[in-house]
Amino acid sequence: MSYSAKIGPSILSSDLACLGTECVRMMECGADFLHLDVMDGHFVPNITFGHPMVECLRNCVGPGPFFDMHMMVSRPEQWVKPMAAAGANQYTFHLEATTNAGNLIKEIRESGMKVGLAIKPGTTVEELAPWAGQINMALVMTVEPGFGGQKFMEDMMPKVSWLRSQFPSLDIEVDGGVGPSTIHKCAEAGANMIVSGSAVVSSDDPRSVIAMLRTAVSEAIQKRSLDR
Ligand SMILES: O=C(CO)[C@@H](O)[C@H](O)COP(=O)(O)O
Ligand SMILES: [Fe+2]
Repeated sequence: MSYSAKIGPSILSSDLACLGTECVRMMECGADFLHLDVMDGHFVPNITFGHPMVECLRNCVGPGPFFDMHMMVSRPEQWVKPMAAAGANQYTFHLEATTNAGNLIKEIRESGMKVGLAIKPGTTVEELAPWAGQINMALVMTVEPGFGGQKFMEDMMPKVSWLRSQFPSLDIEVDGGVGPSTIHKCAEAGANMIVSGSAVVSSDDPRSVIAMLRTAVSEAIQKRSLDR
């Protein structure tokens, strides 16, 4: 087993006028990575920001923090090079948004970024499986993408369990409604990269929430390795 627990706050729920300081604050509170939600108003019914903002955030936080780009956009091919140039580390596109996932995976890799592949709640995990050997991370959405603060969809957990059983070393991310009350379901199913927006960002004590989420996932990983 070569994966570990990693907690990445989604800054979508923070004060958008203060994104730079919010990113710094999250890293100081123990975040392992930063999850940056890009929405184009077309793939999802909401708009956030694009690569110019990512470049500013990179300048603000310095070279260290890992930027996990969640690209909720209709033409993910269009933003690979701009995002790489802006300082993104991982480019996570939606399987539903492309007709040529193989080529896109190649382009992302050639641009020097890691590859993430996301599926919406209505997409089966079997559709993702053919690409699993070529990607760094699979993202199982636990809400319909588009907005922070939605209710966690527990019925997505069989997708996570199946992926973990088939791909024991793959980074598996969950995103949407994940926090202290839902983390155990995610951890038991086998998720190791945890995106948490409102539960972390809106907390009075983000450091404790991040630590709690990491402990839950680390304990599940340890249990899984003892059970093998
Ligand atoms: O991608 C998305 C929503 O589309 C997420 O990253 C959310 O922004 C996470 O926020 P919470 O559901 O944890 O509040
Ligand atoms: Fe996201």
